[in-house]
Parts: sequence; structure tokens; C-alpha cells
Amino acid sequence: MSVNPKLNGDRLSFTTEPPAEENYEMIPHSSKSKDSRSKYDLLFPEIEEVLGPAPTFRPCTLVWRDVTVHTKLKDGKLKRLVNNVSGIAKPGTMTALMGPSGAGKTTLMTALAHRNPVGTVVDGDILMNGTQLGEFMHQESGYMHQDDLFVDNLTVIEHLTIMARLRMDGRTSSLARKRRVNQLLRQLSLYGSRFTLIGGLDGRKTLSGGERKRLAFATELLTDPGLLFCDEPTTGLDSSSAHQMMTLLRASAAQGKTVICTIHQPNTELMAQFHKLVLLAEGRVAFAGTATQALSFFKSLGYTCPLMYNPTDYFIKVLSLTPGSESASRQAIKSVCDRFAVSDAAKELDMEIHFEFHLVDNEDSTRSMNQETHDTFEPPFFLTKLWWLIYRYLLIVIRDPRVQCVRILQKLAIALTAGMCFMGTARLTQSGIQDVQGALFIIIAENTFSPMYSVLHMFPEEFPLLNRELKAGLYSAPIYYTARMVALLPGLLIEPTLFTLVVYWIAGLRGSLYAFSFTVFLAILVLNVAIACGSFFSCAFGSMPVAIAYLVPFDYALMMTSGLFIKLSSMPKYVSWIRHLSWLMYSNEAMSILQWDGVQNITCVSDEMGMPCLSTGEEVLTTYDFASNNLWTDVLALFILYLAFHSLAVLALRHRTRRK
Ligand SMILES: Nc1ncnc2c1ncn2[C@@H]1O[C@H](COP(=O)(O)OP(=O)(O)OP(=O)(O)O)[C@@H](O)[C@H]1O
Repeated sequence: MSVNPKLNGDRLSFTTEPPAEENYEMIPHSSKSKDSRSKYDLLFPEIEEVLGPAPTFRPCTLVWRDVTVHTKLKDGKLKRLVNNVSGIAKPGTMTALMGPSGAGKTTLMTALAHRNPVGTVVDGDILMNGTQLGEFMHQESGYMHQDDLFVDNLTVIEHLTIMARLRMDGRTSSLARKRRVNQLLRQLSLYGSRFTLIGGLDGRKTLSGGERKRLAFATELLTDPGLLFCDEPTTGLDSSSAHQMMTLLRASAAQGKTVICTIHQPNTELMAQFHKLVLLAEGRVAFAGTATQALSFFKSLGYTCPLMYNPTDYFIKVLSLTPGSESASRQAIKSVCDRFAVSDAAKELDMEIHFEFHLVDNEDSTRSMNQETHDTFEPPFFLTKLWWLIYRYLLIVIRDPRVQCVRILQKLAIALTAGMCFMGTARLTQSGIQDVQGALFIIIAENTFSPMYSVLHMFPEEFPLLNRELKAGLYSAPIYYTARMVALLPGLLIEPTLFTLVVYWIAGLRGSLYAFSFTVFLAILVLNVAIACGSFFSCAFGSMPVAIAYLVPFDYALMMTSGLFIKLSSMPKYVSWIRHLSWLMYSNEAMSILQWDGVQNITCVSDEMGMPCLSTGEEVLTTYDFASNNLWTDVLALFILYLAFHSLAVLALRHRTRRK
């Protein structure tokens, strides 16, 4: 028999009747829209028929005893955030963690969910179905964050389909995954919005705040966990969306799931959805029990909730620090916590907790059995994760093709302008030598600087979602990084090819197919090294302004050592080593070789008197300190730089995401 909260006038009361909605199927889905004849709809009945009912979750009992949470401060000292807290959450119940701001609600909930931020030290015992918490909590429980983060350019169904591939057991069949996605879309009233973009482009219809919350909830429900943590699930919602969200949570509890929420001063109606209330203040438990017990407990301390006053508002008011009289408030809060610790409700709770621990102490077999169950989850194969992440990032590019189109048009415009400037100048004459070298440098520079700076924003923008998904164990940093880069590849091939094609032919560079195709290949390589370098700076410095601050001097050093501005052999030794990092130098040398190798007929004319006359390509290369047999060494060096920058970027990304 479960405890059922009911509204009694303006007050809460709790009955022991089974909740009326015990068997209901969350929220009835909206009627089918006209475009409903999708493959998903057509598959849905067959899937249900073939696979039968959805897999059932495992009921979860979470019990915690004497939990203390500290965080390490910058000076190395420990700050206590949660102090000696005990409690229990059973299957089929909804527990509200409440308290004034800074009371320790989120800290306690992340400790209970085994999702502690780095630098947090948790002491005490927390058991889930008799087992000490571990990494299995990521599969066994769902955690809905207060701020929902999504890849906005995806539709609802794309998001859920990708998440199903990343979150669900690797052995789950494709039909079962589709069935789960469809079930959740229907249950959470998202079916009608399944083809809506999560965040719209150009004001196209997008999800409402309530729909976003429900989508975040659906994402957590994909694996059908028995334990759900929700951090302020109603914050930012209007009253009807908040009520709808609470109804969903209550429905999950009614199915037998264990639901724990932090919540900010819910109104009486929302509060009535909770079975249990845990009031925190200054990191301690000020009360734990039913709302009715809370009223009588506070009354016994002389805090009688005035009529027409929302009881939860009143409790929080009692437990808040009053500005100007903080020390008196702290004393009063301490007194409430101390009185609760010796109250009947606390004793009752202690007995329940001790009973659970006693069961575990005497049932080692249960513990190992649970452990076995946790170990049976098989994550999706890493190539599957990689493929679905590539798909996700490719969708972003496809969804907003304007960005790609504008970039390509911009490249073509620059290529046309640059090509026209060099048109007819690249001849086999003394002045033509400079023009050819100038055109080559334009190809290299255009494929270096703007691409390198264009990726700087990419990783910092994605860090919040990345951190969250990495913590949830959906994939690893190298998989994410590889997927991100692969999804960029089409643009990284098309842009340099188009640019080089236009400049090369308009400028009239060497007309052999070999020289042209090799130059295109080098331009592609240059752009990819530049992107790798930009990605490294982006991952290493974590914010665009800081990355730019470091990248600008670096790119000047690369440019100065490219071989165009200073004769490499005349550079001082203490800076000349930088050229070994300069892909501008390697590509300049390689492209120059392609233009000048084997050329024997450069003319000298009378008006160029006084200038040294270079009559062969070999002499031109020597003037720039280049050597014709360095072509493949340059290509190899470019590949090494490409791999080195990408490896450094992955290491930086791993380091950065581990610290969060
Ligand atoms: N990493 C940290 N370093 C120092 N203090 C911290 C850290 N994390 C949390 N705190 C402090 O611990 C206390 C509890 O924080 P927590 O976020 O758990 O509070 P909360 O009850 O969830 O508050 P809110 O309702 O405002 O979100 C706060 O005073 C907060 O400033």
C-alpha cells in the first residue's frame, strides 16, 4: 500500500489509499497529425506485436547513512557542503529535496546519483539495492539536469533515436529501440512534435520549455531506469507545464520507480505529488517525512504555519538566513536540525535505514547478485557510437546548409579576386617568379588562417553538452573528437579544392595535370593541418578569446618562417627551429617544387638589369632555400603535423573534460 497525497483545502494531507493513477500510461498522446504516416508510425504496431511489452525496469531502493560531502577549495582546504545526512527512497515513491538556496540539495543529489563534480569527497554509505554506488549508476539511474542541453539542430525523433543508440544496451535490437522511442514520444506527449527542431533556425517552430523538459525526461527514460533523479524539474515552466511535468514524475513513481527531485518552493498542488519531503538547511537535515508530519513537527517547535500560507514557503522561510541577523538565524536553524535529530520522525527513519543496512549485512548473496546484474549492461560498440555521433554532427551541417554555402561562395569570391590579380603575370620571367610565389602563398594562406580561426569557437561552445554526455558515459573524448572531425570532412575537402582550382587556372600556374592535382592535394592537406592546429588551441584554452590570444603570435611565427619573407638560412638559430613546425614552410616548399622543378627556360630581359638572373627552376628553389628532392619529405612533415596537432587536441580535450 502506498501513501497517497491529497489536497485538503489549502493544506496537504496524506491518505493511505492507492493513488488513482496507479496504472495509467503517463500522459495520453496527442492525436495523430497529418504527416503521421512516417516509417516510425508504420513500424510501430508491428514492433509491438513482434517484441511484446517493453522491458521492465528493476525496482530500486536507495538508502544513505551519515553522508558527508566536502569539496576541495583552491587553497587545498576542504569545505563541508553536506553534513551527516541519512535517508531512504523506496520504489514507488517520490521524494522532494527542499531547502533554501545553498542548503546542499544539488550536492546531496549528485552524491546520491554518483555524479559528483571533480574535487568532491563523499563519506558515508550509500547503497542501491544493497550495493555500494559505482559506475553502474549511469545505467541504473536517470539524471535530469535543471538546464536541459541539446543539439538544437536536431528534431525530437532524431535526438531520441541517436540517444537510444548511445545509451541503450548494445545488444538491443533495432526494432526494440524504435519501439522504445515511439513509446516515449507517445507517453510524454511529444509524438505530435517529433519532427520539430529542438531549437529552430530562423524562427521556425521549436519546442516549448515544457516540451524541452519532457524531451530531457524522455532521454533519461530510454534505458527505463528504476531510479530517477530530477534537479528542479519545474523551474522555468508555467504552472500548467509544471503540473504536467509533475504528473509525469508521479506516473513514473506509480509504475514503481523511485523518484528523487530537488524542488524550489512548489505550490501546494505540486507538493501534493510527493510522498516524502526532506528539508535541508546549512547542509543538514532539518526534517524528513511526510508533509503532514512536517507541519506538526514545525508546530511542535513553535513554528505554526499561518492559515492561507503555503506550508513549503513557510518551512523554507523558517530555514533561511535572515539578512542582518545571520547568526541568530543560524542558531535557529541549528536548533531545528538538532530537534529533528531526536524527534520521533527521525527515529522512525533511522529504524528504516538500519533495517535496510541490516538486510544487506545478512545477505551477501543479494549483494553479489545485484553486482552481477549491474555488470550485465553491454555498452554499444565504439564504432556504433562513432557512427551515430558522426551522423549527429553531419545532420547539423546539413540542417543549416547556408553556413556551408556562404563559406563556399566566400571562398570562390576570394579565389576569383586573387586569381584576377595574378592573371597573366605568372610567366617564365624574372618578375613572373615573384608572381608565381605570391599566388602559391595566397593558396596556402587562404587555406590556413581563416579555417584555423573558424574552429576556435567550436569546442568551447560544445563543452557543456560534451561534459554532460562524457560524464554519463555515453562515449569517450577521442570518439567525440573523431566524429566531430569526420563530420567536417566534406567541407574540408570541397573548400580547398574549389579555391585552388579557381586561383590556379586564372593565375595561369604550371599547366600540367600532375602539378595541378598535387597542388590541390597539398592545399587540402594544409587546410586540414590548420584545422587540426585550430582545434588544438580551441581544446587547450577552452575559450575563444584566450585561444586567439595565444594563436595570433603563433601564426605570425609560422608565417615568418614560411620561406617567403626571410631567407630561411639567414634566420637567427634561436628562431629558425620554428620553421620545423611551420606547415606554411613545408607547403610553400612543396608547391614551389611543383612549379619550378625541371624548368630550364626562365628569361632575363633588359629592364631587369641589376637584378640577379635566375634562368632555371633549380636556381629559383635555391634562392628560397628550397630543394627539389624535398617534395615527399614535405608531404610527410605535413602528415606528421596533422597527426601531432590532432593528438595534442585529443589530449587537451581529455584533460579539460576530466577537470570538469
Ligand atoms: N565547488 C564548490 N566550491 C565551494 N563551494 C561550493 C561548491 N559547490 C557548492 N558549493 C557551496 O555548497 C553549498 C550548497 O550548494 P548546492 O548547489 O548543493 O545548493 P542548493 O541547495 O542546490 O542551492 P540552489 O537551490 O540555489 O541550487 C552552497 O553554499 C554552494 O555555494
